[in-house]
Amino acid sequence: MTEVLGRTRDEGISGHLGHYRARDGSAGAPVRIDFDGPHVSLVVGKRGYGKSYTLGVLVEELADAKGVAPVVADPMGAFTTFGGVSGFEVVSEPRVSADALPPRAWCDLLGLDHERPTGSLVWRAATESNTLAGMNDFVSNAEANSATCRAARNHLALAESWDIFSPDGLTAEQCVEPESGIVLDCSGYDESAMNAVVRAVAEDLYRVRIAESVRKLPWLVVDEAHAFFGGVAAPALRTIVTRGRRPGVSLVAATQRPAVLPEVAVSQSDLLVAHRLTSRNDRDALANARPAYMQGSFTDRMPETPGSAVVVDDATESVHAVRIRKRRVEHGGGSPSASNVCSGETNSPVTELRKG
Ligand SMILES: Nc1ncnc2c1ncn2[C@@H]1O[C@H](COP(=O)(O)OP(=O)(O)OP(=O)(O)O)[C@@H](O)[C@H]1O
Repeated sequence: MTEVLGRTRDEGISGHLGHYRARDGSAGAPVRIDFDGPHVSLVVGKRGYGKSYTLGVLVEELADAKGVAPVVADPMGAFTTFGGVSGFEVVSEPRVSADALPPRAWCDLLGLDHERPTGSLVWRAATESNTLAGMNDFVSNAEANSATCRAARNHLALAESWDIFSPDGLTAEQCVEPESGIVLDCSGYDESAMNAVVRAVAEDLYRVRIAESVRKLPWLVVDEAHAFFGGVAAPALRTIVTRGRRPGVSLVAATQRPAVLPEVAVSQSDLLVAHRLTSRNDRDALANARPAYMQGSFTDRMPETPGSAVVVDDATESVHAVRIRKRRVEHGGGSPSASNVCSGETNSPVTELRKG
């Protein structure tokens, strides 16, 4: 019998995650996960054990599900392979509108204290203007000490150098428009710039669902989530984690370092897919946030091979050993190996499968 993890009602839309894994490693019944209601899911595991691969499986399934819109924040370019899939859009170097960031976020983004003159000037510029050019004009014409104006202009020049702000930047409506989903390829950006993009998109997805101006339920999928929960994107991600359920905004976050995520991100996730984790800090972070399920069970059932996972489901208050299914879309996140480079081969799993 197929079980649907995360489900709180009898029927609805779901995606195929894999199969139950018996203690001898053999495959059991199929496992699906619920996409009908909003969820906060966490995918964790040490490097190389399948986090990005599993995220890709979830994105493939979300793409096939009706009524939902996967929006993938891709910091490593691991999801650009979805560009070849019909109904998918890959936006390389996505841009956002300057006024998609609240004034406070501008100070945080530029490392400014909003109570100091330069931060306060940038804050006012962001309040009064809705473009970066407008903010620059505001600062240039401000009645402030010239050193303060100069410092503010220098900080805004840094933001300009990222080339991510544009008056016709991506909106949440555009993010949910493609038939199957959208990938925001931020691999060319530094950490501040990708944080600004994710902050703007996450805030806007939440806003449009509160305003009920889009019908599809967005699923924001964030790889390397520790980089975003530790940056300017954090307040918007926290909002989805703590308040996304009512407007129907879901989050899937993947990280190899659950110990550095805010506790709320771990404790509020209702579906945890844990690949192999060997750092005690990371295992403790999960166990402390979910003592009821994790004590003993995770270490006892520690996955050993890439693609194996322990799935903790809040809806059924249960823990399962699962083998994640194979990808249909080529996985773009595998590491190259020197031996394959020498033989001219790739080690993409899809290529390997085709050959096999
Ligand atoms: N479910 C699976 N089925 C088959 N192979 C898998 C599966 N999951 C992972 N793999 C293999 O393991 C490799 C590493 O997976 P992946 O790139 O997702 O690791 P990761 O944990 O995201 O690592 P990183 O932190 O470096 O991004 C993949 O390239 C693939 O070959």
